[in-house]
Amino acid sequence: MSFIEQINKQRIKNNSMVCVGLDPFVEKMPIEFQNSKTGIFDFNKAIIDATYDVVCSYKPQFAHYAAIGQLDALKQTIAYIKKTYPEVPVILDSKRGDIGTTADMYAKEAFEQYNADAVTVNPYMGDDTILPFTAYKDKGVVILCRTSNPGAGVIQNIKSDGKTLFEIIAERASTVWNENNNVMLVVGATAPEEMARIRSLVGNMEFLVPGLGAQGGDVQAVMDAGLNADNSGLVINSSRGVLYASNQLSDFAQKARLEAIALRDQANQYKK
Ligand SMILES: O=C(O)c1cc(=O)[nH]c(=O)n1[C@@H]1O[C@H](COP(=O)(O)O)[C@@H](O)[C@H]1O
Repeated sequence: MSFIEQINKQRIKNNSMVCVGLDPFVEKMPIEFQNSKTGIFDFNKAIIDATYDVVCSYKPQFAHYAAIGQLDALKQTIAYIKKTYPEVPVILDSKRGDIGTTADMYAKEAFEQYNADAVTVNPYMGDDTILPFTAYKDKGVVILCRTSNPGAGVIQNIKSDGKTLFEIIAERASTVWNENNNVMLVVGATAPEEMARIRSLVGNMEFLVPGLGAQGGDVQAVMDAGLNADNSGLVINSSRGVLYASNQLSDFAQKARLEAIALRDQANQYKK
């Protein structure tokens, strides 16, 4: 089954567009995990066990593990999902992109070392840097199109010949880069106008939508702007908002589950 089929299947099965971002902020975890050598993996495992049936995917963020020397915990986390809940796809968020020969290595890293089902990719360097990822036909390639950060528009909304850069990326992603039907776009929740424009350009393509909660995005605005003709096409990410709802060992996993359910239900009520 391809990544896009897998995500669609899981979204339907759990009636959930929610993707939980597995981004360790050690200081926000219950103190018991902070003091343990296996704390990051144990924390992730508890979150996954508490949420796997109310989400459509997980998205671990690479830098959050690399920066604290915890890449083994990242590998272990993905392996745990693959073994225990193999139907739930994993998007490795490492935002890779480089010349073809190096991109080959980044694709291998994501898909063969970490065993991810999809990886986030930065398209700045052009076609030849994306092909090494899309060549893995059953894997997903999640391309930055209009990101959620405050500075995104300064670059991505630049116009050339009447088209913004994010429009050019959207069109190229939906045509040239999507020949294996394995491309998805990152469209931030903080940019609903751009999201509506991108939706009008790319048909039913899947969007990964980060930027809710702490970043200020609004679920209703995302649903209004981003749903496709099948009343679907969205994978809505929340990381901090789900993971750190409580820092108490007694209830952090249950509180995370409740946050994931709340986001699931909030999004679903705005389906058309
Ligand atoms: O590619 C991403 O996942 C991403 C793209 C983007 O435009 N904005 C964005 O926030 N992200 C990631 O999505 C997650 C958002 O985390 P929260 O703001 O805690 O929900 C982080 O892992 C970011 O690195």
